[in-house]
Amino acid sequence: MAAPAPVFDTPDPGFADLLAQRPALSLDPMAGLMLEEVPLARIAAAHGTPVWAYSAATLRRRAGMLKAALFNAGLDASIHFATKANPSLAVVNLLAGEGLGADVVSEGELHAALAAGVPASGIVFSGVGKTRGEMRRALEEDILQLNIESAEEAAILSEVAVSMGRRARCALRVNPDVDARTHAKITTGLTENKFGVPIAMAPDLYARMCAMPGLEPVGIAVHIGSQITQGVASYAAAYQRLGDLVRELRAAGHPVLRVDCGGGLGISYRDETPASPEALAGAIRAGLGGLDVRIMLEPGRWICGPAGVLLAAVVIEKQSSDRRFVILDAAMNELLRPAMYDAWHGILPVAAAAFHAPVSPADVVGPVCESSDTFARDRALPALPPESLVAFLDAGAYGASMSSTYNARPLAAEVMVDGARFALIRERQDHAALLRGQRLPDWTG
Ligand SMILES: Cc1ncc(COP(=O)(O)O)c(C=O)c1O
Ligand SMILES: N[C@@H](CCCC[NH3+])C(=O)O
Repeated sequence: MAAPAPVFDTPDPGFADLLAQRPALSLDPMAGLMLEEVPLARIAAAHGTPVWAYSAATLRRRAGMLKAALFNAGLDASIHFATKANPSLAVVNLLAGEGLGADVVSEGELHAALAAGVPASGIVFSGVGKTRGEMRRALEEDILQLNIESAEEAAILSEVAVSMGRRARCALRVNPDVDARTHAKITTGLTENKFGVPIAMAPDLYARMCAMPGLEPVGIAVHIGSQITQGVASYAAAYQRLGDLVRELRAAGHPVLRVDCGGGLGISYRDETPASPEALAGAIRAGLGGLDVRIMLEPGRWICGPAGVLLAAVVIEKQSSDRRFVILDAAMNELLRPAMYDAWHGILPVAAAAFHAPVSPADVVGPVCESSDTFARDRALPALPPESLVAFLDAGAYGASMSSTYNARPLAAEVMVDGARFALIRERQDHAALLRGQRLPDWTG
């Protein structure tokens, strides 16, 4: 039986509402849907579909808004873009140009952040399962800090650092047991989640870390979840607990120079009303202000989610007994979020005329052989003839970065738009690339 579609208690926003809330997008009566000053149809003509397109102005604007909110709250803070949200070199490079560092969770992301021009001194290495090889690489590069998630990991990092004649700057990630009130699959700050160490264990472990020969503990870290849209109460509770912990650690004579406040600030995909950067900064100041600690932030989605669209072409419309299916050339292997979290993404037609045409409910699906390859159910859409274009909104975070080549579908191209210009920032993968690296043993075939 098909999984039930998520039920919303409000009608879907219409095309005009979706457009009104996305300043990088506009409708030109001739050229159709535009990202900044570039018609999306031009990008599709130049680079084919499916294709991701990112607005440079949106990335700059949102990075600037976050910086200003922290500065205006009087916080001594640095922002480390969570590259898992979008590790594209051009995106990370642009954000590095705005003064952002990086939060990485694998050697691959570390490698990419360095290649994108982020200085090692601006890179934090998070993650619950860093290998010894990853620790070694982080120490060789002399990154800002590694965030430690367990007593076991602290012991291994100390051992690795000693073997290299080094001391590893590290922070202890605590799990504050706070409910971020987000989707169960992306909450991280409850004791049932695998992340961090329970806050009650932190004083003892921090003291032990201070005594380990290979470690230089510099602070504490927290990250309570992603796509947080229910105000800042969960953040505020977590930061209060962190503030108490800082005081307790210092009273015991331990240095605490930095508090990494994590990421997680949500965006409006449908009609969510997430807290503002100012409210987040206020929660940080309430919990940690006046402690003379350097604040770090690890936002991903909030910065790059609204900057991106996924552009796809209709392959065919299919009418079955009681359902209308719009089958696209994009699939769950490009945008996984609907299949994985029942996530809702706005879908706009690209042709100007389609904005005013009559609509009827359609299921928007991809060509992959999985029933979960469904982007939307009963979405009000105009007739979409083969080859007409549609744009998935807010696809700049956890879009391309979660893509796969399932069904031997090459990774899509990526483009960055800046005003009236645009540039290819990742070539579409070709079929030869899919086969590269594979070998036939002489005993098959
Ligand atoms: C440790 C850590 N920091 C930062 C982030 C970025 O989260 P978001 O993209 O929701 O801001 C994540 C992902 O949830 C994370 O696990
Ligand atoms: N990938 C998820 C969020 C997980 C965040 C990573 N810690 C999403 O698309 O919403």
